[in-house]
Amino acid sequence: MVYYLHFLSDLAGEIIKKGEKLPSFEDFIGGSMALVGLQDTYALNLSEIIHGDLSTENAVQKSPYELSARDCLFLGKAAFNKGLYDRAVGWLEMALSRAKEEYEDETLLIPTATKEEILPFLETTRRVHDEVLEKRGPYGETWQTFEKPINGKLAKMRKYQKIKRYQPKIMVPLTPVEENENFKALCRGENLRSPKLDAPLRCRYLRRPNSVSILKAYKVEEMSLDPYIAIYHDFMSEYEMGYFKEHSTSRLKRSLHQGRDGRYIATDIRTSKQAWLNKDDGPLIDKISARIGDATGLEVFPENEASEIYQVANYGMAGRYSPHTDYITGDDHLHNPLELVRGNRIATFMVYLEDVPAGGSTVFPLIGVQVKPRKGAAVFWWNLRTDGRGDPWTRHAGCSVLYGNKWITNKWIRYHHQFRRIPCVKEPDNERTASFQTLAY
Ligand SMILES: O=C(O)CCC(=O)C(=O)O
Ligand SMILES: [Fe+2]
Repeated sequence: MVYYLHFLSDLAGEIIKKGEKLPSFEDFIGGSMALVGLQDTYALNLSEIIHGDLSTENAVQKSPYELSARDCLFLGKAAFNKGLYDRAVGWLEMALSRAKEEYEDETLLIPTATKEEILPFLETTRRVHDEVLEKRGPYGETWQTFEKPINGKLAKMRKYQKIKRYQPKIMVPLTPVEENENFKALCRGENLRSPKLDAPLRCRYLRRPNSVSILKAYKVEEMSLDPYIAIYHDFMSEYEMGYFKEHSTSRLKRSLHQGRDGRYIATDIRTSKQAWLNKDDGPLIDKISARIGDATGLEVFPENEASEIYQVANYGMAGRYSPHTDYITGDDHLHNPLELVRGNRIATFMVYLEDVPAGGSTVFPLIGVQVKPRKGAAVFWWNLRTDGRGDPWTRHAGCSVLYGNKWITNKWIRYHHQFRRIPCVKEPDNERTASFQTLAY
């Protein structure tokens, strides 16, 4: 006899089997919100998800879990509460068709939800959807709808013939909502850059006189010239990546960030765990730092002054990091003596310590750059302009992990210790000449 697996209750069952604590109601809500978010970001096909198929254009993934009518109903409510009215309609319609299947399935003793239970929610959601679209338009910071009302009569109205959902654009200032749409489009793997913009980008072998590269030359692939972003392929070996992960695993703690009142809090801006590694973790740490210095031409020693110690981050399923800059903004840090010695974060050197089976790209929504995580590869970019100001075009984000796990390590390189490496640069005459671009090579 076939029973439908109830995604959420099965998950609880697995946890009991493993002897772990039961998820709290908050975990349950958090998990549903995360699943709704994943479906939205990756525009996953609902009729595939319910059978555990999490495939995207980039990767094919199959989960052993199926979603029942009740699960879909629950997820429809979660989408509604998140203001994703279009997605809520989708989940509730799926709940309805799933309920019909379950009703007709003779091997199933009791359907998990009935048409009578689902229909009122679906009707309310359709009505609220149309009201929101009518009053507030198809998207905003806290909501989204389809382009047209669901009600056929309303949909024919003239004003809806012109309304369009946002079409991603790059290299122009964006509102937070538009930036978020670019973020999602890039996570899905959509190409937002023109061939003209990509034409000058090069791949090359970079040889250094005293090279400490594992391959004797660095394989550099440029992703953007301004701001300058490049990938160093095969930067770390399997053994080195394993070492970083093993030494951080037992120390991982939920990532926090500073809230408005200055206190550190955990929110869904950044859903990862992190740990810090320094030279007390063994000679390999300095060896990798020396390699980063060699590859970028930048000063990384003394550690924690010229560059920060390594931050290792681990994202589980649906783990993500919203758009942000790595350079420090505001002036709180100017009261900290160490920060005064170090200066701001001139550059980021971030290494992927693991392949991610699906999702988890690093994206730069304002300039349309997407980097897919490939184990051993490092992404380098300048966060500051030559005069030390932060470059807001470097805003970037970590896409939700759709399947599996994501491991990265960050090395943030600081401004002040670079005085011998970067010759004095004259006052920039315009924004373009203020970019560091090729200085490191
Ligand atoms: O996870 C990513 O791809 C980006 C991480 C990041 O931006 C950070 O840790 O500052
Ligand atoms: Fe970052």
